[in-house]
Amino acid sequence: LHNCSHSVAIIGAPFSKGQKRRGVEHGPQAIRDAGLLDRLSTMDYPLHDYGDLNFTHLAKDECFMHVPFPRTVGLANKMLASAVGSAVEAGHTCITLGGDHSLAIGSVQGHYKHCPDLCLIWVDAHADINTPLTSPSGNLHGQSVSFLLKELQDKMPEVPGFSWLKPFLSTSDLVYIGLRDVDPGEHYILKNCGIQYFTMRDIDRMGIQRVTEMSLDHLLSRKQKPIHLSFDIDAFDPSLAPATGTPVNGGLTYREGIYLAEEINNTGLLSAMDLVEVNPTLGATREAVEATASLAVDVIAASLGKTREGAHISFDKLPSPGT
Ligand SMILES: N[C@@H](CSCCS(N)(=O)=O)C(=O)O
Ligand SMILES: [Mn+2]
Ligand SMILES: [Mn+2]
Repeated sequence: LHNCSHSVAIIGAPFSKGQKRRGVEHGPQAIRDAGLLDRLSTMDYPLHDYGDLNFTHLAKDECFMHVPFPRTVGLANKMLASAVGSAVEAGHTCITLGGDHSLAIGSVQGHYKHCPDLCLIWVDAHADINTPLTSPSGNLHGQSVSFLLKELQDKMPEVPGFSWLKPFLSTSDLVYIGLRDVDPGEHYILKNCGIQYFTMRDIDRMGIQRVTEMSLDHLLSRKQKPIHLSFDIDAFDPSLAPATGTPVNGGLTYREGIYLAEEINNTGLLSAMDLVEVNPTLGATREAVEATASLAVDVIAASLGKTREGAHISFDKLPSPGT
């Protein structure tokens, strides 16, 4: 059953323990302050704002190897999975506002529970596919995808806090767009698992239209599947999205990012989306923070059907003149 309904749920996931910098937990509020709800309400959707989840920070949560806060991250994702699952089950297209990218573990799993044939589009400067054994930082926001993939399970240790999660995604149902900062361990996994990915070099060579077309063809040509779009704001060039934790030069232009979102909307298959890594404390100026948060609103709106050409309702629905 495709959950590509036209009602939208918003879930705030003020979460930061997948990495070490403070402030990304204020991402959801920054995106709301940039006018998300007003923008979406002009799009004639029934909107269900679930508010922000209240995550528990576990006092006793020793590192696992060099991985900080494993139990806190695991519990937060278990909670988020439940919230996303409820929203999807209620028939909404579910938008999760981050928060760091470790929250995609819960968001994708919650979506999968009700859409077991989902496919995943990961738009990011980074692959976020380190395992605890390959991660240079230990940060779980750089390991999210490795917790989801069935083919990686013999490479994954049992991480405390994640016993609730059984890996469910096939590598063939995953595509990356925007990669430009991939660790050696991640590169080995991408190649060894035959994962389809398009780097910024691919976009330079083929252009965003061809990359988008090849990505959607790779995922959907055999079977139309609900799409989970996990969009890291750092996929954009840092000149457009400076308020984020791991900026990398040479990112998506505004037009490339919006075009990609428009094409994903045009499939009619978008079923859930994450917009993550907006960190309002990292912008050098208020304008930098607002530009980053406003860009997040634009990407979400474009993913949900806002077009650059505009739209109109059929004239017979307009109030007759003089009423
Ligand atoms: N690859 C690095 C950086 S991961 C950056 C995570 S994110 N969510 O893309 O900002 C690591 O694993 O620590
Ligand atoms: Mn990421
Ligand atoms: Mn990233």
